[in-house]
Amino acid sequence: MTAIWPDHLFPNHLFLVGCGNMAGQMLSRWLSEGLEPARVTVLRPSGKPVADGVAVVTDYPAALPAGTTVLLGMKPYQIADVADALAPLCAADTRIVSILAGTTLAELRSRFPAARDIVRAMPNLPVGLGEGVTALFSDDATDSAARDAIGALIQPLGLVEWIADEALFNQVTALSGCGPAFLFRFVDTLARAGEAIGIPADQAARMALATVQGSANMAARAAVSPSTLADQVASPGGMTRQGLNVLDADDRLLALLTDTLAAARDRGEAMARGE
Ligand SMILES: NC(=O)c1ccc[n+]([C@@H]2O[C@H](COP(=O)([O-])OP(=O)(O)OC[C@H]3O[C@@H](n4cnc5c(N)ncnc54)[C@H](O)[C@@H]3O)[C@@H](O)[C@H]2O)c1
Ligand code: PRO
Repeated sequence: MTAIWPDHLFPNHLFLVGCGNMAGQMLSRWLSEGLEPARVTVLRPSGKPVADGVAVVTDYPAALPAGTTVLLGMKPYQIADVADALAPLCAADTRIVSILAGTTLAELRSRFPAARDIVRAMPNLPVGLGEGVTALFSDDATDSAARDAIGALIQPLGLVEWIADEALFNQVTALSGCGPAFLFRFVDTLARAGEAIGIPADQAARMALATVQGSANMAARAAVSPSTLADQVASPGGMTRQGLNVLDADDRLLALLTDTLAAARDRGEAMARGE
C-alpha cells in the first residue's frame, strides 16, 4: 500500500482501548491512509480480529511501548475499570486521546495522573471516509508538540476543529458527533414524507438519499451560503417557496433542531455528572 500521509504523522505505537463503531472507523481510515498495522494494538474483550497485521489482545500488556498514543474508544461508563488497569502502564510520554462523550478533561487527568498529554476528541462516523468532523480540546498542561501531533493524526479523518473552551464540548458533540444520526433520520423522514404524498417507498428512499448527497456536495463546493442556495432553488411564487414557508413558519425547523441539539447537550452534561 502506498502511504498517502507521511510516516511521522502516525505515533510510534497506537493502543486502542475498545474498537467498536467509532474507534473502528478511525482505525480503518488511518490504516487506509498508510498507518502500518504493526504499529497498532487493539484491546477488545471479544478478541475478534480487526484488520490484517493489527495485534488484538483481550487483556492489558505488561507495559506499553515508549511514546504510545492511547485511544480510549470504549463506552464512557467503563472509564473507571479501564483506568484502574491502564493508568499504571502510562508514563509521562504516553499520550491519551479520549473519544468518550461526557467525560471531562479533569476526570481524565485524575484517572491518568502520570500522563501529561491528554486530548479530548469528538469524531463522527464519516471519519471512516475521511469526511468526518472531529472536535479537539486540550488544556495548557498538554505539551504543544503533543497537541500538534494529535492534531496531525486526526487530519486524515476530515475536518478538525480545536475548541477553545471545554464548556462548549457537549454543544459541539451535539452538533457534529451526534449530527450524522440526525441527518440519517432526516433522510429517512424525507423519504417517508415522499411516500406519504404518493411516491412508491423504494423510489422515495433512493431519491431522498441522492437529493441529500448531491445537495451536501454542492453546498460544500459553493461560494455562497446554504441559505443563499436555498433561495436559488426557490423560484418566486413557485413550489419551493411554499415548502420553505412551512419550514420557516415561527422558525419551526430552527426550534426543532435547537431542541434536538439542546437535548443531546444536556445528556452530555448529565453524563459528566455521573448520571
Ligand atoms: N458512535 C458514535 O457515533 C460516536 C461518536 C463520537 C464518540 N463516540 C464515543 O465512542 C465511544 C464508543 O462508542 P461506539 O459507538 O463505538 O460504541 P461500541 O459499543 O460500538 O464500541 C465500544 C467498544 O468497546 C469495547 N469494550 C467493552 N468493554 C471494554 C473494556 N472493558 N475495555 C476495552 N474495550 C471494551 C466493546 O467490545 C466495543 O467494541 C463512546 O465513548 C462514545 O461516547 C461515539
Ligand atoms: N455518539 C455518542 C453518544 O451518543 C456521542 C456522540 C455520538 O453518546
